[in-house]
Amino acid sequence: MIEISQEILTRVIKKRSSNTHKGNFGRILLIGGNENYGGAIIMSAEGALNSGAGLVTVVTHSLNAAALHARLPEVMYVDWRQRNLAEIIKKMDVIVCGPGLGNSLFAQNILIMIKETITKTQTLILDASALDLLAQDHSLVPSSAGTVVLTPHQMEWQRLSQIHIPFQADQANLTALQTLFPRENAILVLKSNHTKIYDAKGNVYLNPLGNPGMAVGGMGDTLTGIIGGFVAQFGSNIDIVLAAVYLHSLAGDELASNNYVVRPTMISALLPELMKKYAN
Ligand SMILES: NC(=O)C1=CN([C@@H]2O[C@H](COP(=O)(O)OP(=O)(O)OC[C@H]3O[C@@H](n4cnc5c(N)ncnc54)[C@H](O)[C@@H]3O)[C@@H](O)[C@H]2O)[C@@H](O)CC1
Ligand SMILES: Nc1ncnc2c1ncn2[C@@H]1O[C@H](COP(=O)(O)OP(=O)(O)O)[C@@H](O)[C@H]1O
Ligand SMILES: [Mg+2]
Repeated sequence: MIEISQEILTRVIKKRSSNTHKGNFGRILLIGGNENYGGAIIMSAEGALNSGAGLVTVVTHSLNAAALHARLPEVMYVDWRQRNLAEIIKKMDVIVCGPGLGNSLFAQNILIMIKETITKTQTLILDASALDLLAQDHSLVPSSAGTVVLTPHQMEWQRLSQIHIPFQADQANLTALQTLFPRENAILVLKSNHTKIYDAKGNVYLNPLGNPGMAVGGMGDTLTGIIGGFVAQFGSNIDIVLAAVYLHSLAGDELASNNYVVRPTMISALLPELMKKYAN
């Protein structure tokens, strides 16, 4: 097992050259936010935007449009009942699906559509409800994506892998990941107070940072957005995911040094400053 360190940030976060534009930092689509969980997809979009994604679009229930635009005017909105979702997906570099999605039949159909549409040039990040839908029906596992990043907390991983929380040891987790994704294109971010990251080649990484002030709803939704923002602009490999996980916890630790509770939106607010500090 490899413990990740600050070095991953300087390796991944690049100083921006003058001759660039938004098109160089990736197009990301975030799908989620039902009638009750609009905040989840808004926090995820905030993580993607503040970590530097070039163009951020949210596909969500129409009830969330006003709140999304009021909080994040930089982000584009698409009603999730729009018919041409598949056409929109095709134009994206990164697709995030799950925060606040819910597990309705409608949500299930969105996953089916993603599975039928996504191609190997795209990265798919699955979180929260999307993972629970996969757990209910393994045939929804998208086999044609370039890279698939799964970001379950321990309970979501229990549902998906059938490994109960006390038995989520590295070898068992790797075997379950390889069984779910035999094509070696998957990365598992297993979130807990000591988050571990697994790739389908058998590598295991430990995130040494994070603190209990971060135990607040929306913290994982924010992480998913940050991973998406990093993949959109820096590329799709294990180092990029490791850097995003590390940065999320580093921000949490900095904030916890003088705050009892760390709100997920406080993490997103700190990202531009932290990224400036570590850019190389
Ligand atoms: N503001 C919002 O709109 C929010 C919406 N959320 C959405 O709510 C839906 C359900 O997700 P939840 O995760 O709340 O519900 P889950 O039922 O999937 O999991 C939460 C429960 O799992 C257990 N658990 C065990 N180990 C854990 C660990 N290491 N980390 C976290 N939980 C652990 C805890 O008992 C916890 O109550 C998802 O779609 C999610 O995106 C949540 O993200 C919370 C914030
Ligand atoms: N005690 C803790 N120590 C370190 N990190 C924590 C702690 N509690 C929660 N976190 C982090 O907060 C995030 C919680 O994710 P998740 O449970 O999916 O939240 P949500 O779905 O509410 O957004 C994970 O990144 C996890 O590592
Ligand atoms: Mg979550």
